Amino acid sequence: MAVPLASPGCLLSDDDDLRPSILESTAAEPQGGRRDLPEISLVCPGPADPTVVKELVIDPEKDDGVERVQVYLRIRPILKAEKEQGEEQGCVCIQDQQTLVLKAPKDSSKMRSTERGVAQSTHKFTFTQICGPEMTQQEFFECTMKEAVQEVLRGDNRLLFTYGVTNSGKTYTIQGTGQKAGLLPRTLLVLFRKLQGRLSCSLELKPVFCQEVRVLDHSEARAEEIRRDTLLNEAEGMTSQHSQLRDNISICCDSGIGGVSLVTQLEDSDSVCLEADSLSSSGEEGMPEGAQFSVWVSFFEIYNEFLYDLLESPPSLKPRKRATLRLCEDRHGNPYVKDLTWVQVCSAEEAWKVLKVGRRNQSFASTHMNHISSRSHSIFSIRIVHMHPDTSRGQNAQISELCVCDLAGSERCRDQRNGERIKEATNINSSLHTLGRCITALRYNQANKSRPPLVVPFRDSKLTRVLQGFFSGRGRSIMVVNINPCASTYDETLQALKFSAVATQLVHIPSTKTRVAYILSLLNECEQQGSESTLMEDEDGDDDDDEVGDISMFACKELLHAIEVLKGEVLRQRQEKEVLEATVREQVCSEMMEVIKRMENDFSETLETERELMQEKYECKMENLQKSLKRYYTQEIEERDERIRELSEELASKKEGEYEGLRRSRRNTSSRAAELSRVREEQPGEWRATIFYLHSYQAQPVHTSSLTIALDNKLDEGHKTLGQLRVSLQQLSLNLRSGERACCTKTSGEQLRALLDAAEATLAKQDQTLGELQNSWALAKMELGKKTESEAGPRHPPSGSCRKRRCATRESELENCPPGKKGTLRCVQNTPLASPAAPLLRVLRPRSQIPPSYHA
Ligand SMILES: Nc1ncnc2c1ncn2[C@@H]1O[C@H](COP(=O)(O)OP(=O)(O)OP(=O)(O)O)[C@@H](O)[C@H]1O
Repeated sequence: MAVPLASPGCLLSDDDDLRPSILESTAAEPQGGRRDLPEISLVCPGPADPTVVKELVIDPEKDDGVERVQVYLRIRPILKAEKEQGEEQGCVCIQDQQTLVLKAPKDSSKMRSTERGVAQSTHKFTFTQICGPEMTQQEFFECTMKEAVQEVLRGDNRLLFTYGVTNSGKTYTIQGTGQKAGLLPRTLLVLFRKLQGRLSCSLELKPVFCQEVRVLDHSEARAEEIRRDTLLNEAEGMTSQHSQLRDNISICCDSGIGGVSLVTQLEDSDSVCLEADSLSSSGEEGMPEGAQFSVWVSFFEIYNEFLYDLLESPPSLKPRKRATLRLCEDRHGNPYVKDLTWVQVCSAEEAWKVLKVGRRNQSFASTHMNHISSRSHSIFSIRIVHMHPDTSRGQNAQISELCVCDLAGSERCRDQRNGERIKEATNINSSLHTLGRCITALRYNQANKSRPPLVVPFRDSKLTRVLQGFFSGRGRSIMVVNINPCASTYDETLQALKFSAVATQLVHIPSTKTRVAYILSLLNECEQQGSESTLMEDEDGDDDDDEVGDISMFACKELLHAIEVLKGEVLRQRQEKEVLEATVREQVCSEMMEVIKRMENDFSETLETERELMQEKYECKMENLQKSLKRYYTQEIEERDERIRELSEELASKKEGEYEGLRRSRRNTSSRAAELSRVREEQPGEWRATIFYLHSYQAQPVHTSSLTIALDNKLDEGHKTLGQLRVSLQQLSLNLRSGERACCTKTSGEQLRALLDAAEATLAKQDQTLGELQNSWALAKMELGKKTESEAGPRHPPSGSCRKRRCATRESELENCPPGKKGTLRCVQNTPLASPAAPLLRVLRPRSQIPPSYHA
């Protein structure tokens, strides 16, 4: 399946532009959405203004004490053919030595997105240094590699890799062309010039691993010598054979490099003249006194995710299928290419010849972008063995390495028409994509030290696996970003620059150990033997599992011992873990206890506050209740007093009326006596009947005077009862107060309710007594009325009609009374005092029904 053009920022696509407020491009973090690169300033214009610059500014000076990866930008000139095709110019502007501004050309997809309002038309990037089209190869070498060569001679490891879109000038930068030698030939020349007089050409120590040499015996040294001669001879004969390839580069050196004549004319017509000033500097700073050096080179490529040795025997002498190489880890955990050809070279010329042989085997093809396009990532390594004066059989030998990597250019798969080219493009893009992911993950880990680190996907591609050591502390790296200023490749160029923006953020980190290295260090720690380990090379090489390190380099005995040591280590770590776990548990428990205690205190404080608040609230309520009760009962007492006063007045007036009646009856008596004597004389029968009635009436026991006295007594009694009532009310008020106090202290509404119930009962009883009193009073009043009435009438027996009328009235009265309550009870029922003692009940009803004043 075709993979689109690599977006080296790994998770970036044009979709990112759909979120204009988010920093696009390589600033993206690898796990969706985490975009926190504080060093990158962002100007985020509104979608309406596409001309505003989106900035990716990295301050290379501000490195916070750590050394950042150096990223150089090289802009190649527009070629003659491109000018003729009318390539639009002006989309790449160098603002200053470090800042580049990219403006989207008319036909780019960026500009189309900008017009839709979902992307920016202008981008700004900052680099360690920007090298414009006018910069010469010599100037570029001095700016990028000169210092690195010196550091490699001092014993450091360096990686230089070029990155960019296809046809952007990567190979031109590394190797050069025609008269313009690239970084590699210049490096070789400078290197050998600096090693002048210190170079050992003995084939005794061969660098087999990244940091270890192998001591060659005589026969091995002889085999190495033959291999080298074959290669060099092969290079000699290549000039005419492979003149159609563009690697017909010759090195033409002036005399006078450190007094040594190094003029090599490989091809008259197409020679490369290295400027003399690049070779004029001499220096041996940092190189140990008396040390000897031997230089070994290797050249391999990663083509379609397979590793191929470019220095293997000429294809004509070998079967057609090329052998692939395996990647392993050395005892220090650094990945290395197993069985790779390392050739000792004694001069820049020899090294160049080796390179030429390798280039002949390298995969090139013609694409629509570049008629000689690299279809693989090629890696040329120079290892320098430092042999100190006291070196014996490789004991103190040290290796430093300069690795020059010419990456294949990213390209659009859809532009390819050939199936093979599509496959190549897919693999190239995929490995560049992985490189982008690795750099982004490394950047994330460096920027977020407090967070759990991300797994850097070095193992996802061969390219990143090979370069892993340089990103894991084995050495420092220099990145050269090549861009082509043509408008037609604007979108791809932008992606490449976004990737480089993240790379610019990387810092060099100290070396980290891998599993094999860890096992080894354990072995060394335990045994403290310091003895040389026997290296066992697995010559079969059919095991494809290169993910686990090269276990075959350990002897079986060593491995068994390592297992024992590891078992012990596992046990020790488990014990340590248990102790740690117990401590952690204890700490957690004590912390939890503290937390619980704190919570308890907080709760009791809250409870106390709540209680006080409740107390205050209920005190307030009781006060209101007390006030409203007092008001209510005062009013009630006043009303009763008023009623009593009225009753007393009524009684007094009745008494007065009664005396008046008596007086009137006395007056009537004399007139009646006259009438009686007249009736006695005129109607003796009527007289006798009247006498009889009178006698029977006098025989009745009721006397007005005694009735009045009884009424007075009842009234006194009523007054007394009222007095008692008042006392009871006072008592009730006292009870209420004490109830209130009890309520405040014990917060018991039930007690208050009980007290109020008792008070209510007392009041009801007293109301009942009062009712009875009123009844008696009404009864007495009625009796008195009847008496008065009877006294006001004649004391003789009533006439038949009169008797009849009185009886009728009396009967009608009795008929209107309810059964069993005839006569006296009628008044009692009508009296308002006979109703239940409602006021108290009203007051003591549930709170919602209490008088409004209670709520106040
Ligand atoms: N700085 C420069 N000055 C002049 N010409 C250059 C420069 N850089 C590149 N060129 C020319 O541009 C063309 C493409 O360069 P080159 O082959 O190095 O690209 P590339 O990036 O290696 O491409 P690919 O990835 O496809 O291999 C060549 O013809 C080269 O001579």
